[in-house]
Amino acid sequence: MKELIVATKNSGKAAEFREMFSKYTIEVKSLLDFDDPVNDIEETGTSFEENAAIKSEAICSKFNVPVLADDSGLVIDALNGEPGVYSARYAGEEKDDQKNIEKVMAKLKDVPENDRTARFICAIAVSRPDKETFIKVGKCEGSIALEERGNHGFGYDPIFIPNGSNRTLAEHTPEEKNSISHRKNAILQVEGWLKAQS
Ligand SMILES: O=c1nc[nH]c2c1ncn2[C@H]1C[C@H](O)[C@@H](COP(=O)(O)OP(=O)(O)OP(=O)(O)O)O1
Ligand SMILES: [Mg+2]
Repeated sequence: MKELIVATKNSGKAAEFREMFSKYTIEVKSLLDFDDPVNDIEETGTSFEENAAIKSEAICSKFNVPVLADDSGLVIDALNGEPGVYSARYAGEEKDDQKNIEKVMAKLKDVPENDRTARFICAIAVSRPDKETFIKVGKCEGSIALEERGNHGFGYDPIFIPNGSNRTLAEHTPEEKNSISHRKNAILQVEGWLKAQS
């Protein structure tokens, strides 16, 4: 079974990739699986695509093997696209999911249901030694719930309702989320490359 480094320190993302890649017989190794801690990579880009490439290229140069990176976040129309590329550190550098949710909910306090449209975006970058990085973007359209609900998933899942559902993503099983998510939609676009790896 081929091993693929996924350049993330987010355990929620790593679990989703592991599950989605099981059908390709690719074993996922995230940055949380190394004995020597890998330094944090500064996300200095202004877009999800740029940040994904910064992460995949940094880890590919370090280990000289194929690397996939994910930069993702929540884009809320009523907040002019916030938190966007700042999703992880919206309420501070400590990257606290609960504080981030509370900040969003406070800002949307007076925004009615119909105006709470939002989407999750996921940019996946793949870097290989001596080859150009390629990047694909996936989306999941939905809206921000009036209150937080559910225990599954991670990040902003308890406040995001995907279109066509009345449950938050945190009220979806991991299998359900992985069939409709922005991450899945991005992964589908790199499927050809993944199949060739397995
Ligand atoms: O499916 C998702 N369900 C809920 N929330 C999500 C999802 N996908 C991204 N998000 C949120 C979490 C975090 O606040 C930000 C990602 O930030 P992002 O920099 O890409 O990831 P991160 O810093 O957590 O880990 P890393 O950079 O090591 O991959 O968007
Ligand atoms: Mg990050």
